[in-house]
Amino acid sequence: MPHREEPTEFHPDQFPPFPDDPQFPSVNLETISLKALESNDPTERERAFQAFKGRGFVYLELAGTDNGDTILHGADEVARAAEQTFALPLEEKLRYKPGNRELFGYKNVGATNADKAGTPDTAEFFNVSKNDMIVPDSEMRRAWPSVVMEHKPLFAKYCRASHATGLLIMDLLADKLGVPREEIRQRHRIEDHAGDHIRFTRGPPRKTAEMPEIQTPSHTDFGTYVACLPLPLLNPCHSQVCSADRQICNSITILMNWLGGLQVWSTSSRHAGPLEPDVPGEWLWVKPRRGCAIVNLGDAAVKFTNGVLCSGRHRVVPSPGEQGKVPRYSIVYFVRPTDSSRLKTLRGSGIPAAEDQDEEGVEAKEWIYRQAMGLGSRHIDVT
Ligand SMILES: O=C(O)CCC(=O)C(=O)O
Ligand SMILES: [Fe+2]
Repeated sequence: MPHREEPTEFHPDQFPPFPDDPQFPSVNLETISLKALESNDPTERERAFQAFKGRGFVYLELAGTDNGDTILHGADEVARAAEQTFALPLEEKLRYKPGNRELFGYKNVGATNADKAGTPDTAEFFNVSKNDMIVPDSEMRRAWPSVVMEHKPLFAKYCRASHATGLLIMDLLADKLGVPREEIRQRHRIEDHAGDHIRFTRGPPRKTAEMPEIQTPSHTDFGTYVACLPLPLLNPCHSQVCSADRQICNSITILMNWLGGLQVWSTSSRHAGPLEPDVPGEWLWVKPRRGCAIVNLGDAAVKFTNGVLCSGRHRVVPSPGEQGKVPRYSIVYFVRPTDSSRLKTLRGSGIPAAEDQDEEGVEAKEWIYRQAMGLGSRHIDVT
């Protein structure tokens, strides 16, 4: 059992509410019931499909299913473990910096650029690998702090529930697009090595009312490759990426947060790479909702579907109003294509033909790494 002190800053029951104030305009996301998806409810499946084609973000109501309950209750426990992890001395955390072309481990405050001017970000992350959490200790590929090891069963359970939930959603998207489910499932087998991880994030309290600081810069969730094709603009979300070095990679993201701070760009776009939005619009707040995860597609979903599905642009800023007085935690699970799977446009009746369908595709691991580098990471050893 953990033997560290009780958490002192993650106490969601005491967090102030999201301010009800027009100066914080929020986005209206569809709420999808996980229970209804698990029962194959046709209306709910269709609503989810439309939302993932449109903005690419939904609220997912979790209660009432085993996986949903695991995520809902597990996220609080994971956040308490995250607090203990971040409470370690910086020197110790820095021992877990990613290296050797890996993205797992600790990202310190200021390790990435928040904008083109090179302003440093203000959040710290710890990325805990799914594969290491679900295998016996002897098969783990990395060393982890003892606080992570103490919570390994919790993390393993959380990974399995999140991964299964992501695949359930990907099954419905495959059905709607006329893609055999196995095409997606074989690229996301839980036992196969992948960049999947639980990310703990801690953002510091807001410093001033106007504070322009950025905790996590504008991005789409990479993890699955976006082709470098001049794609037809079938969907406002979709755009072309024509350099082989600018691929994309993350399939689906399951996010739990308790305080405002997440913002989505009001206009759908999916240009990979630039830190700043490249279509006119504004940042809209995503209000956290008790009992719901925020689920969004990543760039791999765009790649697989030749732009039919949307990977929404988002960022994290300090929480608004009174909420900004406390540190902000979020717990994210990223479902990613397995390292050796090939990223290319899939064949399906709902997917427009693409030039890469007959090609072998890019290896997911390489694609994710390149994408992370493109985001301005300054901490990863490229060699
Ligand atoms: O902290 C959040 O609410 C979102 C985090 C996020 O977008 C990410 O880690 O990719
Ligand atoms: Fe994200």
